[in-house]
Amino acid sequence: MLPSSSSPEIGTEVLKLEHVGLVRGGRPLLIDVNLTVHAGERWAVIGANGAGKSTLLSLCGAVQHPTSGTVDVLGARLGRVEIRELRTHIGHVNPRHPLQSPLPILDVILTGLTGSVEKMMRWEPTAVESARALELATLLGLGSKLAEPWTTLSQGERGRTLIARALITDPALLLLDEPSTGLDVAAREQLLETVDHLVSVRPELATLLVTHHLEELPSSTTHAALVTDGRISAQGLAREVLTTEAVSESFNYPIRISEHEGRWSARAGR
Ligand SMILES: Nc1ncnc2c1ncn2[C@@H]1O[C@H](COP(=O)(O)OP(=O)(O)OP(=O)(O)O)[C@@H](O)[C@H]1O
Repeated sequence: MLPSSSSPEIGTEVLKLEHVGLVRGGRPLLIDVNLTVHAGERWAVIGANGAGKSTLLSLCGAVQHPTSGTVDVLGARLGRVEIRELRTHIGHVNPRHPLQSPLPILDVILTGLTGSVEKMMRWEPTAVESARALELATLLGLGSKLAEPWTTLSQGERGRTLIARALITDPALLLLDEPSTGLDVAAREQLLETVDHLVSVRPELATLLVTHHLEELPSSTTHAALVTDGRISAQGLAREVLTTEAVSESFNYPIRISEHEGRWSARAGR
């Protein structure tokens, strides 16, 4: 079954991984991963370098299949559905977006509709699609930069353009892989405000955000999963998971965690 509506009601299961394993090159990258995400939940995925966070996100984004176990995305089981169609219901923001040409911001956003990196030859958006791209550019604070080419955009502008691109199909699930990479503190804060604003206008949207830094979590974060050596070592409500003990164990290093008004910080715990 493919999703019939891209806006499931709050509380509906949008993602379910059961006993998922992924092996590449004879090496287990994910081991017995179980994770359920409901519409309206904002998940943080935290873990050390090489723990398996991006690999986990690639399964959630129907980019690759598990070696064992089952992955259900928006009610569709990977391996049983046309994944290109499924991907149009998922917004996936990848900081390594491979665009090389000077496409203007609006055209970059519109490539989300064709699922391509470059503008597809002979493809033209409808008036409604162009208007939606403009609306999203404005929502993401890019209204004054619409004609700017991708090649001269700052990292922050690129990040916001990619979020708008991911949203143009009105996805039910938004995957953000290290969206703050390379941003200065002001650009990072603007991006986090944008994510918070986004979820206030689309409360049913489910998000999974991968980050190395707890300071980069938006205050709208509700849940967290700690990825440790290919396993999910803790998951649940962010306040119950992002504890000094659990994070120190996951990173195998003493880290003191604190939280103030929904924002997190981490310091060496010695
Ligand atoms: N196709 C592949 N074949 C073999 N190993 C792979 C493949 N893809 C990823 N890996 C390995 O899997 C491990 C997990 O990678 P992944 O990118 O998911 O980690 P991560 O938690 O996102 O790391 P980082 O924080 O450094 O970005 C890494 O050791 C990586 O080298």
